[in-house]
Amino acid sequence: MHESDYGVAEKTAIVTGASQGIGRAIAETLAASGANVAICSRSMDRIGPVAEGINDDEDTGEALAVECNVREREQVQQLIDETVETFGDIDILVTNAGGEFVAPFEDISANGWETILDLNLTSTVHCAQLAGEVMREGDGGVIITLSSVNGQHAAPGESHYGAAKAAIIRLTETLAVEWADDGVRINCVAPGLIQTPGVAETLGIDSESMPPREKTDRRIGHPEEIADVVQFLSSPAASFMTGETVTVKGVPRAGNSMSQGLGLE
Ligand SMILES: CCCCCCCCCCC/C=C/C(=O)SCCNC(=O)CCNC(=O)[C@H](O)C(C)(C)COP(=O)(O)OP(=O)(O)OC[C@H]1O[C@@H](n2cnc3c(N)ncnc32)[C@H](O)[C@@H]1OP(=O)(O)O
Ligand SMILES: NC(=O)C1=CN([C@@H]2O[C@H](COP(=O)(O)OP(=O)(O)OC[C@H]3O[C@@H](n4cnc5c(N)ncnc54)[C@H](OP(=O)(O)O)[C@@H]3O)[C@@H](O)[C@H]2O)C=CC1
Repeated sequence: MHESDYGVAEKTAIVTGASQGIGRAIAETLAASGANVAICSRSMDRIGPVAEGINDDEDTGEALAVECNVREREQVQQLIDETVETFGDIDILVTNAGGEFVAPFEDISANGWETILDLNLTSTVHCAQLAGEVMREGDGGVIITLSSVNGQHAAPGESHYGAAKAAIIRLTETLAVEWADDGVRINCVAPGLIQTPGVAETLGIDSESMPPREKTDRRIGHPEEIADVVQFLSSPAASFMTGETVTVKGVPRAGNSMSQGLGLE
């Protein structure tokens, strides 16, 4: 009888952008399944308490908090080095840190464009190259990148973010082919609208009062619903999956994008 293996116990995972929202849920979910997690954000004041919460629970893996701006390659290298020094290896990398502002294409300055491409795409490149080096020299590993439904379908106000998130999908597919013989599996998760502090900030509302359902036309997702998919992709149960993008968006709506209701369509 086949027994499914969704386990990540005693694996070492890096999760970027884990001080809140989806990244935090991913880190806590993997740790609850026994993985040791190296988690980062730009501020130790914000990431430290998340690690403390995990370390206070005797039944989870351990957490290491690292202050790291993923836009800075040297800081990503430090994150990788500290992770290997503390836990000995890297088995799982989740490139979650990302963000955006919503603006019509003609209002995005050169610096605004570069900011969003750097934060989402180039940061993913830094993390995948530097953690990938450790994985490829060792026993391989699993990488999970974060795209968005806005990387799959056009949405007004999302030209910069959509371009970056679309590129992440193609990067994922390419690395799956290039690194297959090194034992590295890489898949991508494309969330629909998920209730996080970052989305609330993007929409200019407080994080408890997300847009009403009649505006979004469907239920808004929870960070844990993304974390569960990441846990599956990280586990041996997904051993025959690589180069895929898993969309996690609940009930689809016409156009499948997320900018309806912002007055930009
Ligand atoms: C009604 C319901 C329908 C649902 C609709 C949903 C639509 C929302 C999309 C949801 C998809 C979710 C995607 C996410 O990733 S959300 C989670 C991520 N979190 C965030 O994005 C947090 C909010 N954003 C920010 O904190 C910042 O904007 C950001 C991190 C993205 C950049 O900050 P940073 O400090 O690095 O950059 P600067 O402020 O220095 O700005 C750099 C340049 O960018 C220009 N800029 C910034 N904001 C705007 C803007 N709103 N419009 C135009 N340009 C902007 C800024 O001027 C700088 O350029 P210049 O130097 O040339 O001025
Ligand atoms: N929420 C949604 O509806 C959707 C989200 N996504 C994607 O999911 C991911 C997470 O989104 P969400 O949880 O909503 O985001 P939040 O804005 O709520 O959280 C973002 C996290 O990333 C960290 N972060 C931001 N910039 C950097 C940086 N330069 N270096 C290191 N850490 C950074 C923040 O920490 P700190 O501020 O402490 O540095 C925070 O922990 C993003 O890639 C986003 O694009 C995709 C589709 C939909």
